[in-house]
Amino acid sequence: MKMLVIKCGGSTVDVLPSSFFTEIVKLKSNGIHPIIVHGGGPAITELLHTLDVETVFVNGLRKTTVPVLDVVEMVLSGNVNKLIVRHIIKAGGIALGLSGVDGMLLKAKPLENSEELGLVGEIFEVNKNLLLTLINEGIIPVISPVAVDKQGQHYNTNADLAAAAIAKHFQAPLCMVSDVDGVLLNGNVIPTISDLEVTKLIEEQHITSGMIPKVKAAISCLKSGVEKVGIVNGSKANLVHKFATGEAVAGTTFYIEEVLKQHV
Ligand SMILES: Nc1ncnc2c1ncn2[C@@H]1O[C@H](COP(=O)(O)OP(=O)(O)O)[C@@H](O)[C@H]1O
Ligand SMILES: CC(=O)N[C@@H](CCC(=O)OP(=O)(O)O)C(=O)O
Repeated sequence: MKMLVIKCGGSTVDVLPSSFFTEIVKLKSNGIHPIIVHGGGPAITELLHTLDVETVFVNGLRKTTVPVLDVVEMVLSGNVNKLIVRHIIKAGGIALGLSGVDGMLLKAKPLENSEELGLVGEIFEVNKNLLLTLINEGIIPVISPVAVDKQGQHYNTNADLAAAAIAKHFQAPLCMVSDVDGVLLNGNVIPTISDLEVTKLIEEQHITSGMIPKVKAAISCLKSGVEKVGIVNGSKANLVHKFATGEAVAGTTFYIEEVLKQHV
């Protein structure tokens, strides 16, 4: 079964054109089954600001206290999730919104060595059967990245890393849709970038903030055997469709240089 994990960044969900959702519905009817994972960072930060709660990010991940987690869940699993579901319905598809908590879709444990981040989780298991059941019913799953453990504790997870966990579990390509054309260096898109270049650009602080979890997610997918990972701009037409069908795409795609080196 052909699948495509599409990560919709919070930077772009509010401004995605209706053609974006039509593209997704078209993919499904052409036998490429989309699984949508979405973020919502800016909307969370906005509500926290309204509530007078401080926002702290460490390497692109939000410090998540108990009250912050409540807001994260409210915004992601409520507003943003249902917004995307409604857009897909409007485009003629059947979407079902769920968070990683529902059906224990995303099982998590606390992120290692990150006490300072609080209730941020790392996903170690994906309920594949639940997703397959939905997909086989003609449904497009729309997933909010709040995860859970067996004790019912919930965790905030970065949406890029949640999308990567799902892509790894299905060995499906991952297309990350953002508000930029890809990984930029001095304002220009880097069309293809390796794991080694990514490390260097993070060290040199050319890759910062929200781009850090994105590139880390991309590299970890490739290292786990996922064949294709890319970043495209959501406001530009047809890029997700082109990515899915293997056509040349304006954006950034990733590769592993370490492996190539081993074979030289
Ligand atoms: N080298 C880089 N190339 C592109 N964007 C970068 C880079 N370094 C940092 N960024 C920032 O990362 C942002 C994308 O991450 P983020 O805002 O978390 O997006 P999303 O909501 O799509 O996940 C860009 O808008 C940009 O401000
Ligand atoms: C742990 C962590 O940082 N979680 C993210 C979840 C949302 C997200 O990832 O949204 P974007 O895709 O818009 O960045 C957060 O709280 O902002």
